[in-house]
Amino acid sequence: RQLLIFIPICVSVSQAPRLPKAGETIHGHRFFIGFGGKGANQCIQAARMGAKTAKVCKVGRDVFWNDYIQNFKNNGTSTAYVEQTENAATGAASIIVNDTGENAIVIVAGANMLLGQEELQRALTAIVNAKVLVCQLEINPDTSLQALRMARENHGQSYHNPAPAIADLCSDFYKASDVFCCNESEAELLTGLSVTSVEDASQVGLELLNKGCGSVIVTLGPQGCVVCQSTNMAPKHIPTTAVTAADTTGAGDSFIGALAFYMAHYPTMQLEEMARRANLVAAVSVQTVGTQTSFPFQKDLPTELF
Ligand SMILES: Nc1ncnc2c1ncn2[C@@H]1O[C@H](COP(=O)(O)OP(=O)(O)OP(=O)(O)O)[C@@H](O)[C@H]1O
Repeated sequence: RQLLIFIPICVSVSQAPRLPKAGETIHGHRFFIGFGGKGANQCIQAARMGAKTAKVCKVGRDVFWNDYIQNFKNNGTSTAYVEQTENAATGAASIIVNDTGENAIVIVAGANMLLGQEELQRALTAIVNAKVLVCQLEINPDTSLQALRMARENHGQSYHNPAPAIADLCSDFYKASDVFCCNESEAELLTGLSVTSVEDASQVGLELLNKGCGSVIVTLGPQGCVVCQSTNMAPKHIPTTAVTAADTTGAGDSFIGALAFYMAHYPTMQLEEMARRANLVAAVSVQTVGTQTSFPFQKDLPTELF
């Protein structure tokens, strides 16, 4: 029941009264380092729910990698397919957040961009034996596409999260994954249609089915998500429970990690039911501040979700 997911990014956050201007030095009031990348977050949410997970990725030989790998181990994720390189730094996101919550972010993909065909071949056994493979776009898209194809050829379930969104996504991505899961802004960029309502999400879901997807999930924040399947062209809105959100950062990753867990553990469950449960897991995550720190463990969730 393995999930293989890519992308390590070390996240450094500086909180300051305001964002500095070019050339300016200012004092901030808090600094911390976290671990992210969409794939890493999704992997950790799935692991916390009880999935056996492994990560295929590349990190630099620098001050970050040891803590980064330890974080995976602490969350019960296999690091057997994490490779190191001397030729680039571990992927990093430097974030400055001001007192009104605005931010400025620089992401340096670094070693992530050196993950390619050779590394996939070295992880071949794991990729082809995985029940579920989850890919995103924070590495070279060709590498993600290749991994999706490897899973497809070996009858594994795969799903793709086209994030961060790119407008000219290779059309092969739509056909290469069993489930294509995106948020409103990603759906907009991919289809050119604006998404502000459940009806809009249903429309873009159908549009993505037309592009070749087998199943599409469009997440809609507090409105839950819309599920569209080529086997039943009627889009289905799956609402979620109303909660008081403290921080929605990473809600999409919590949703996708939970969905991957359900795909691996309950292969006969209807996709709509998996999405309903993933909504409820993500709703727990938004009630606590932070990204990975807000992701619930199985013990924190109602037993009906298992
Ligand atoms: N305010 C909220 N209340 C309840 N559930 C929420 C809320 N915000 C998000 N969710 C849950 O999280 C899922 C993903 O949220 P969203 O569509 O905002 O993803 P996202 O934009 O990719 O998130 P992010 O980029 O912040 O990680 C939703 O489908 C829903 O289940």
